[in-house]
Amino acid sequence: MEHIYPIFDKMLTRSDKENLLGQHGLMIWFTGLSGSGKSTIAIALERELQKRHLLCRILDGDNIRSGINNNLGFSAEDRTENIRRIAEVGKLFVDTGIITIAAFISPNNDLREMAADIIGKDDFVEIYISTPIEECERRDVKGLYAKARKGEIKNFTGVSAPFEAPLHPALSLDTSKLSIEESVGRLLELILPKVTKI
Ligand SMILES: Nc1ncnc2c1ncn2[C@@H]1O[C@H](COP(=O)(O)OS(=O)(=O)O)[C@@H](OP(=O)(O)O)[C@H]1O
Ligand SMILES: Nc1ncnc2c1ncn2[C@@H]1O[C@H](COP(=O)(O)OP(=O)(O)O)[C@@H](O)[C@H]1O
Repeated sequence: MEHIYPIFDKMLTRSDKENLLGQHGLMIWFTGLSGSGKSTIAIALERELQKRHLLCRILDGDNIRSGINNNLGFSAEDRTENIRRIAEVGKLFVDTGIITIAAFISPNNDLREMAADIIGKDDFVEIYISTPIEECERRDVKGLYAKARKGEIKNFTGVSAPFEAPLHPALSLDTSKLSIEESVGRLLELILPKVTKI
C-alpha cells in the first residue's frame, strides 16, 4: 500500500521484526479460575521458551491490574474493559513478533472471543487451565476463596460470579492431575511448531 507520506513506506513490518527475532509472534491465552495454575504454568513455559532462544512476554494481574488497569474492579463492565485493554496491549507484542502469554481468568466466552477478534484469530491460541474449583479452593493461594465464602469479597469468580468453560480450547490442562512439567510439555508440543521460523 502506498502512503501519502513516503516515510511510511519505509516502516518496518511485523515480518521484518519476526526475521530479526527468528520466531513468529503468537498470543497464548490462558483462561481458568483463580488458583488454577495460570501464572505458575506461564512462568514455567516462559523459561522453557527462553531456553530455546524464543522471546516471550507474560501479561498477568501483577503487571496489568497493578498498572494500566489499576482503575478497574471486578464488575462485568470492568472485566470487559480489563480484557479489551489486555488484548490491545497483547496485539502490540504479537505484532512485534513476541510470544505473548496472557494469564487472566477471562471468565466468559464472549470476553475471550472479543480478545481473539482484537488480536486476530490466526494469532490466538486458547488454553483452558481446567483445574476444578475444589482444588483451587483447597489451594486458596491468596486466601480469597475463604473471604468470598464469608461474603467479604463480592462477585468472586466460581463462588459468586460465573465462569464459563471454553467451548473449543486448543488445549485443556487440569493441574490437579498434571505436574507443571507435564503441562509445559503439552504446551510446547502445541506451540513450538507455530512460533518456530523455518
Ligand atoms: N471478585 C473477584 N473475582 C475474581 N478474582 C478476583 C476478585 N477480586 C480479586 N481478584 C483477584 O484478581 C485476580 C483475577 O484478575 P483477572 O484480571 O484475571 O480477572 S478477570 O479476567 O478480569 O475476570 C484473581 O486471581 P488470579 O487468577 O489468581 O490472578 C484474584 O487474585
Ligand atoms: N501441577 C501444578 N500445576 C500448576 N500449579 C500447581 C500445581 N500443583 C500445585 N500448584 C500450585 O497451585 C497454585 C496455582 O496458583 P497460580 O499459578 O497463582 O494460579 P492462577 O494464576 O491461576 O491464579 C500455585 O501455588 C502452585 O504452586
